[in-house]
Amino acid sequence: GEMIVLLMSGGPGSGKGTQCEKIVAKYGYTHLSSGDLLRAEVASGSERGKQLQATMQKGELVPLDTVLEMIKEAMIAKADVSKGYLIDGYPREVKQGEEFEKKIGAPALLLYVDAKAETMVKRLMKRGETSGRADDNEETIKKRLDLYYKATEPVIAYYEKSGIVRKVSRNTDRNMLIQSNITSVLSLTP
Ligand SMILES: Nc1nc2c(ncn2[C@@H]2O[C@H](COP(=O)(O)OP(=O)(O)OP(=O)(O)O)[C@@H](O)[C@H]2O)c(=O)[nH]1
Ligand SMILES: O=c1ccn([C@@H]2O[C@H](COP(=O)(O)OP(=O)(O)O)[C@@H](O)[C@H]2O)c(=O)[nH]1
Ligand SMILES: [Mg+2]
Repeated sequence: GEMIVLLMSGGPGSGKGTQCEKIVAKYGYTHLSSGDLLRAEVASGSERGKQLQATMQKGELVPLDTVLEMIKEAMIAKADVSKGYLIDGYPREVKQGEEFEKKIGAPALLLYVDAKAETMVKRLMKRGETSGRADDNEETIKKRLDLYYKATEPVIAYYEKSGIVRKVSRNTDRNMLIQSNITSVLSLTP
């Protein structure tokens, strides 16, 4: 049947990756972080990687077609072994969501992690001490936060319209909430 696609959204340093690890451990979905795919391309030293590095260093969005193509390729590469996909960090703006639906398909749920700005900044500054990420520095973190509020938060409102948004918030038992979310997805599929 149709392959389940879950989207994980949230600000920079909100804990998207951390929550995805929990969901993968519990449900075995294929975790595809667009940020990680981009960083792998940068690490490959390719010409395309050099362009991406320049954009990511500034905390700006890379070209839609590039990141969507990379996600699609990664999904196809895992299609025969995947139980469903958990796409982490994409879409970053509504247009990207529309393109995803056209080129790949409609997501079953959008999970999002809500965290305060100062919590995200504090975490990323701390992570920056060991992550080696070119974008974990005060100036770029600020840019990423601004971009999140301006371009990515509207993505949540966009999916609210189809009633598929589930918030992973701090004050509820995260695993229980995720469990209820995932079981609701499973009950959705035939
Ligand atoms: N104290 C605390 N730290 C957390 C929590 N979730 C994530 N972190 C830490 O916060 C930092 C950011 O977490 P990530 O899961 O990398 O966040 P992310 O949203 O994937 O970050 P980006 O990929 O930069 O968007 C990491 O150092 C995590 O260890 C949490 O619930 N509590
Ligand atoms: O779909 C995506 C995902 C990531 N990025 C770029 O990759 C960086 C790291 O993304 P990630 O999700 O790892 O971190 P976040 O931006 O959420 O802190 C972002 O700041 C953007 O510059 C992008 O342009 N489009
Ligand atoms: Mg991440």
